[in-house]
Amino acid sequence: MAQVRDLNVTKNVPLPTPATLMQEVVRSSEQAEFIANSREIIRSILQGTDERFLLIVGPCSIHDTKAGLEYAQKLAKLAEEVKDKVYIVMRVYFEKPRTTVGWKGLIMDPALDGSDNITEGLTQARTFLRQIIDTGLPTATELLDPITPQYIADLISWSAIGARTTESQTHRQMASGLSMPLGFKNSTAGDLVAAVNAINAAGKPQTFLGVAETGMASAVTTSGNPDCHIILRGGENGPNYGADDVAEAIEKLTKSGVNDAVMTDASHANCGKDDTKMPSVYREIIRQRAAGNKKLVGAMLESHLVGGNQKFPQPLEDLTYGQSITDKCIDWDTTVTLVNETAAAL
Ligand SMILES: O=C[C@H](O)[C@H](O)COP(=O)(O)O
Ligand SMILES: C=C(OP(=O)(O)O)C(=O)O
Repeated sequence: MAQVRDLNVTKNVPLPTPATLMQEVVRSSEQAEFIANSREIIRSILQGTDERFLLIVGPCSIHDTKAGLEYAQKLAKLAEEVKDKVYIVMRVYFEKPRTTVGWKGLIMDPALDGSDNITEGLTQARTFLRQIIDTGLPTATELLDPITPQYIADLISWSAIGARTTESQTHRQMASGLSMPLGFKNSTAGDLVAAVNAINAAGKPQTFLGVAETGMASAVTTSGNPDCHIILRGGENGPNYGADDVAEAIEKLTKSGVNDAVMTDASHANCGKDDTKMPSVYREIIRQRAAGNKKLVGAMLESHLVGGNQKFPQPLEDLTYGQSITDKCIDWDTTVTLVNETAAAL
C-alpha cells in the first residue's frame, strides 16, 4: 500500500495531559484568588470604571527564568509604588510567532538548543508563572498554539493574540473560550479590520476542536469572551499611535458595536522595533491619555534588565544576562523613568 500518512512527520512525542501537569505544578487557592482579582481589575479598566492606566510591560520573551525573576522582583516593587495610578501587568511571553523561522519561545524550546522539549517547556512555564504571581504581579502572555492555554491559562491575568494570528479563525475561537481579558493586535500590514472582526467573533459563542483536561481531542463549545479589545501596534505602512490614529480606531470600534477601549503598543512597528525610539512613542501615548482620552486605557512596553537585544543563536555561555534574544527592549532604568512619569502625568 502506498504510504499516505506522516510523510513529513519525523517525530510525534506524547505530552502529559493538562490535568497531569496541573497536578504536578499546582495552583494554590491564594494564587487562584489573585488571578481572579487581577482579571477583574483589568475588566474594570477596560470598562472605564477603574481609571488606572493598564501597563503591560516586560521582556519580549522569557528565555532565562533567573533573569526573568530578577526583573519581576524589581517590577513588583515599582508596581507597588505607582499602584494608585498605574496597574502594572508583567509580560511573561513564552510563545513567539516568527516572521519566517527562529527560536519559538521557552515552551517550544526551553533548552535554547533546538531540542524542542515541550513537556519541559510547559513545566517551566507553569513554574515560572507561579513565581511571578508570588511576587505580587499579574501576568500577561501571547497565546499562540491553541493547545497551550489548557496547560497555563489558569495562571494568566491578561492575554494577547498577535498581529500574525488575529485574522485566524482558530485563534478567535480559542479567545472566545478564554477566561481572561484579551487584546487583539492590528495586522502586520497595519489595518484594523481583522482586529475589529476578531473582537466581534471572539465575543460570540463558538464550537471548535480542542483538547480536554484529560488530553482527549474534544469538541469545545464556548459562550464568547466579552472582555476583548484592540491593541494598536503599527504596521508596514508606519506607526499608529498618534492621536488621529487612536481616534480613528475608536470610531471604527464604535461603529462595529464592539468594545472601544484602546491599548497602544509602544514597541513593534510603532517604534520600528528600535528600543531607542520606544520612550518617545510611549510619552506620546501618555500625553494623549493625560490630555483626557480615557478610551486610551493602556499601553504595552518591551523592557528587560539590559537594553537592546543580542544575536541568537550563539553559544549559550556567551549570552548577556538579562538581555532579550528576540526583539529589542528598553533597559531597566528607562523603564523606571517611564513608569514614574506615567504616575506623575495621570
Ligand atoms: O515580538 C516579537 C517579534 O516581533 C515577532 O515574534 C516576530 O519576530 P521575527 O520577525 O524576528 O521573527
Ligand atoms: C509578537 C508580538 O507582537 P506583534 O504580534 O505585535 O508582532 C509581541 O508582543 O511579542
